[in-house]
Amino acid sequence: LKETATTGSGTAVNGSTRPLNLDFSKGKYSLIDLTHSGRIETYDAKNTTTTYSLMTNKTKYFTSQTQRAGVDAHYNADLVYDYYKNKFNRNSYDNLGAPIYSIVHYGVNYNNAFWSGEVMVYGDGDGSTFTTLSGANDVVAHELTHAVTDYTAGLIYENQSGALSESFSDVFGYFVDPGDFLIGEDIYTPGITGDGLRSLSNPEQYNQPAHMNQYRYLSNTEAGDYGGVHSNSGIPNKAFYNTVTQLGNSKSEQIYYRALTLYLTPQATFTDARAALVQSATDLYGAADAQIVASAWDQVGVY
Ligand SMILES: CCCCC[C@H](S)C(=O)N[C@@H](Cc1ccccc1)C(=O)N[C@@H](C)C(=O)O
Ligand SMILES: [Ca+2]
Ligand SMILES: [Zn+2]
Repeated sequence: LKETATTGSGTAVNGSTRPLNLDFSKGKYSLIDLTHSGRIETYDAKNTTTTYSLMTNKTKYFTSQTQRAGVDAHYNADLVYDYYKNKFNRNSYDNLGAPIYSIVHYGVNYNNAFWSGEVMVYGDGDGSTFTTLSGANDVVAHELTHAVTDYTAGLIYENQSGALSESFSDVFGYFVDPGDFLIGEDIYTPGITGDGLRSLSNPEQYNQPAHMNQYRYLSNTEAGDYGGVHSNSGIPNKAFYNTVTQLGNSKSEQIYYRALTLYLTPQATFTDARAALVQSATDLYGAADAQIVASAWDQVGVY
C-alpha cells in the first residue's frame, strides 16, 4: 500500500523532544523513515523475546512513556546513518542501502543491546545498572558499527579479533558522541552521575586492561565472554585514546574507517590492527602521522 513520508516528533528516553521521520498510511503514523535509502524501521517487542510489531501511533506525536525507547532507537539510528553517509559516503551498513531495523523493549529488565546479524536489539535495562539502552547515541553507534564490521573486516567475535570488534564499535560510538571518552554514560547507572560502562581514556577505571601485560586469557565461551572481548577491548581502546588525542577526531575517524573497511580481516590480532592503522595513516596523511599511530600502540605494548 502507498507509503507517505512525513515528519513528527517524540519524547526521548531523557524526556527531551526528538524530531522524527515517519510514514503515514492507513490512517496511522509509524516509525518508518523513508527519507533516504537505508530506510529505518523501528519495532516493539513489548517485553517478549520472540514477537514484535512496528511501533505506530494515531498522531504524529509519539509522546507516551512506552514509546520513548522507540523514539530514541529511531532517532539515533538516523543520526548514525547520517554519520556514516556524511563522513565516509557509506550508504547504510552494507554500503548498498540496506534497511536498518531496530527492536526495543526486548525481554524483561534486559541489561544489554546487540546486533543480531540482521537487526539491532535493545533492552530496557533493570533501572539500576542500565536504563533504556537505545537512549544513548554511542550505544546505537556501537551496535550499528558491528553491522558495518560484519560487512567489511568480518572480525570474528572471539579472543583478539572479538576484542577489536568491540573496540571499533566503542571507537565509532565515541565519534558519534565525541563530548567525552566514556561509553554508555547516558544510560548506565541512572542513579549515579558521571560514570560510564567503559572509559577510552582510562580503561582500568572500569576494570579493563589498558596494556598487553594485563591481557585477560578468558575461555572462549559465553561464560568467558568469548575470550574476554569486553575486557580486552580496553587495550585497543587505550591505543585509540593515545591516537585521537594527538591526531584529532577528523584524521582519526578517516584512519579507523579505512583500516576497518580496507585492511582488517576476520582473524585480525592486535598486531594486525596496529599495522592496518599505521598503513591507513600512511596512505591518508603520511609518515609523521603514521608514527603517531605506531607510538600509540607501542604505549599499550602492541608491536
Ligand atoms: C547478547 C550478549 C552480547 C552482547 C554484545 C553486544 S554487541 C554488546 O557489546 N553490547 C554492548 C551494549 C553497550 C554498548 C555501549 C555502552 C553500553 C552498553 C555492551 O557493551 N554490552 C556489555 C554490557 C556486555 O555485553 O558485557
Ligand atoms: Ca559517550
Ligand atoms: Zn558490542
